[in-house]
Amino acid sequence: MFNILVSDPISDFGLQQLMDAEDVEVTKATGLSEEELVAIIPAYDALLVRSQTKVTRALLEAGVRLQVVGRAGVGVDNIDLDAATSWGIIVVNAPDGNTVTTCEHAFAMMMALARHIPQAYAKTAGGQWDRKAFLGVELRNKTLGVLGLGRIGIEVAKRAAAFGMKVIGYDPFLLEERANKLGIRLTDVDTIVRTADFITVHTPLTEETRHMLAKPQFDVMKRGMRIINCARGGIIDETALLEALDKGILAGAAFDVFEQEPPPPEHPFLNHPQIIVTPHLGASTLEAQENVAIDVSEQVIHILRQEPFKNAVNMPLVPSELFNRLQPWFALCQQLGKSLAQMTDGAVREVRIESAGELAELDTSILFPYVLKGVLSHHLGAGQVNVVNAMHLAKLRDIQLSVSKSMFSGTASSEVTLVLKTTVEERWVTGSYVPGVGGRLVRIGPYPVELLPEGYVLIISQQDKPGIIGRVGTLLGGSGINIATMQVGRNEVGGSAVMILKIDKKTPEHTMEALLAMPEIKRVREISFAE
Ligand SMILES: NC(=O)c1ccc[n+]([C@@H]2O[C@H](COP(=O)([O-])OP(=O)(O)OC[C@H]3O[C@@H](n4cnc5c(N)ncnc54)[C@H](O)[C@@H]3O)[C@@H](O)[C@H]2O)c1
Ligand SMILES: O=C(O)CC[C@@H](O)C(=O)O
Repeated sequence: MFNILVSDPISDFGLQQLMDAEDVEVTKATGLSEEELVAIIPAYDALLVRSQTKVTRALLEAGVRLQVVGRAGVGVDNIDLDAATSWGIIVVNAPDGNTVTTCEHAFAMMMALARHIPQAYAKTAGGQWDRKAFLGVELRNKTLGVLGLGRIGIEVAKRAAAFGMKVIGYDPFLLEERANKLGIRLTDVDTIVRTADFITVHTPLTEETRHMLAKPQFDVMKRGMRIINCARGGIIDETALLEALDKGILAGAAFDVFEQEPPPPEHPFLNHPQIIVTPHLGASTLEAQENVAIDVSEQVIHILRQEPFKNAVNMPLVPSELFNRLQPWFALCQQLGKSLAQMTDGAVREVRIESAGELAELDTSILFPYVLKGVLSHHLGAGQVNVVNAMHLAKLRDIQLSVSKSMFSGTASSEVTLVLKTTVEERWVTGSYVPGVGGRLVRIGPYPVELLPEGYVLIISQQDKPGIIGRVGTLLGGSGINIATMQVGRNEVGGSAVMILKIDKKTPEHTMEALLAMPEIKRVREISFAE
């Protein structure tokens, strides 16, 4: 049974699939302090949050069973990602579910700013009929500057075009061709602040975007500008913005997010006549809350059940087409890593993925977390390594990683060869994946095999001499070990030979010793594919 703690208000409709799952127990406990959360978290396998819960290092450290933190929304700035990664805890978010909702909020803010709607409402509701104080401006023919053209920024730009606005924008990752198709003219921040009538920000808060609009930008800003922030507090310097309003540079500002949330009651934005504020409502619609809760619940249940998942924030971002093509190889790569770790002596120094066939055309570095999970679990213990911290653990140990096409990359069938170099030797295994059949080992070193990665395999290196196979069979039979399959290979008659035996159970210590005591046998390794 998986225990899931939901520590922020998350849509019940979205959580339904978790509540219906037979292997899941959901506990809702919102509004707890960090101390209270730390006290209860050891009992949970997953934690689901929105933006209120601060998922701190102390909380993650106390979560001894925690496998995943799910964020019902986009921003993960309330989660200590470094701590989660080092504890091997996967962080997933729901990046798409609230895009349109947040875009619509930004647009509502822009329209409210243009027509002073909140101020006019307050005065009218207060009994004053004042039609002169609220002369607005049209959006039509105005220039909108969009800083950050990701999911939300692009939706805002599309709607602005429908309102007859000219859209200019800045995003280091948006290609000119795509921008042109969307009718957005890409330019730089300086041009935007000097020429736009409205600016809306839609970037994450990072070291680079913190105070992206600050005194130097306000000093050169077009007079009468209106500014909207429905992204993250801190992207716009609040003090510099107030100064710009006082100097008459700005005509108004609309903020959904603040450097400190909630802002203290004396915060100057809260009763400023030219500033519209909302309490971080960007994602607050019925639809968005259901969407993000459904998305994040799906991810969390996949992770707990060890099924493939997307949207991990503390793992490399994999485009979904690439993910779908590589996904069948994940389990096999882990098993290849596991088998090689058991075959080699010495400390791991280098891991290389060589690919052949169609696989060689893909970015196979995505397979490293799975390969490394297999390799490092053998050395560090299964519970210590997962696909989130495997790369981090490899880096800490200075293990070199590389990918290449194998010599046989022109072959029709896809194969992956994993090469492990340690301080004392280098060995390799090759696996192949057949749709409908699954993954299997097709070569151990130079020797062809046909092995499903399950149960136990004995690899015996010996001198090629008559009678050895029979003596090994007798010895194993005497220990009650059934041989399911046997494959043999040799480099030359009378030279080095290898016996690869699929056996039904683990070989007892005394049988291993008896095998090694045979003078022709040079090395015996047992590979266990069991967890
Ligand atoms: N108010 C709310 O309730 C609410 C709801 C959802 C999202 N958000 C916030 O909105 C923001 C945007 O969300 P999204 O889903 O569009 O994210 P996204 O990742 O799709 O887009 C962010 C874009 O910002 C760009 N960017 C990064 N650094 C930049 C820089 N220095 N200059 C210009 N562009 C830069 C990125 O290239 C990316 O295209 C995030 O901060 C998110 O947390 C707020
Ligand atoms: O949970 C919320 O309502 C805030 C969501 C929003 O800020 C986000 O980043 O997705």
